[in-house]
Amino acid sequence: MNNPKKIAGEKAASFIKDGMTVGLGTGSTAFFAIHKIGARVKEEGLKLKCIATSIESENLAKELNIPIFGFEEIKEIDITIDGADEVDKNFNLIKGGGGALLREKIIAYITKHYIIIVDETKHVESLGKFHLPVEVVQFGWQRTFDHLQNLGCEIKLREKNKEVFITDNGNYILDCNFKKIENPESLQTTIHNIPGVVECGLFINRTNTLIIGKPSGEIEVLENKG
Ligand SMILES: O=C[C@H](O)[C@H](O)[C@H](O)COP(=O)(O)O
Repeated sequence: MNNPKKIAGEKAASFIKDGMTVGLGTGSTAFFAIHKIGARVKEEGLKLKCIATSIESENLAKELNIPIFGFEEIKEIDITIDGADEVDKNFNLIKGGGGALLREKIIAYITKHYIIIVDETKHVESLGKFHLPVEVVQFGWQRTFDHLQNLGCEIKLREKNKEVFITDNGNYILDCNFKKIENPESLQTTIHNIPGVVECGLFINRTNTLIIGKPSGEIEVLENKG
């Protein structure tokens, strides 16, 4: 049995070329891509400029001697490799299962080639089985919760180790269970209009390449031509 996350992550790392600016994703699938990038930096002497989507990924990259830069130096990114919680047939995503959605989205929006790596269980017909993470400011979060609930979802304030989960940006996450999201684009606009919302985990029209790892060892690479 192959590890689908590992083979997808390693395949994605093969898209990176010497001299590129690279966005490093967050999560258990991006972990394998970052490790492979670290190995390529070490073995092939690749010269890269990398930026991370979370403190966790930045720390991992530093351990692997991957050069990390800030936004003072990086205006545009050649390739970002990141995981996702769900990907629909139109390449739209739910992200933020690990709470990194805001930094991930900032990085996705300055990326020329956005590569998403998943195992096949995450490739779905339509989004919504996975709860949609919404990052909200702490002030008045209960009222932001009410506005979101009025959209027809069940919500949980995210916790970790029995404490309220705090993002890298000092905010809370409300996990919104919509069951099925009919129109991700209009839902994103609606959520963005709610006061207190910082960002939501819908990534619309961003993915260029989707890499799906399977336990058989097969890797499917789908290009978004839309
Ligand atoms: O906040 C976390 C990110 O959006 C992750 O990329 C996403 O949750 C997928 O994570 P994993 O690869 O661990 O399933």
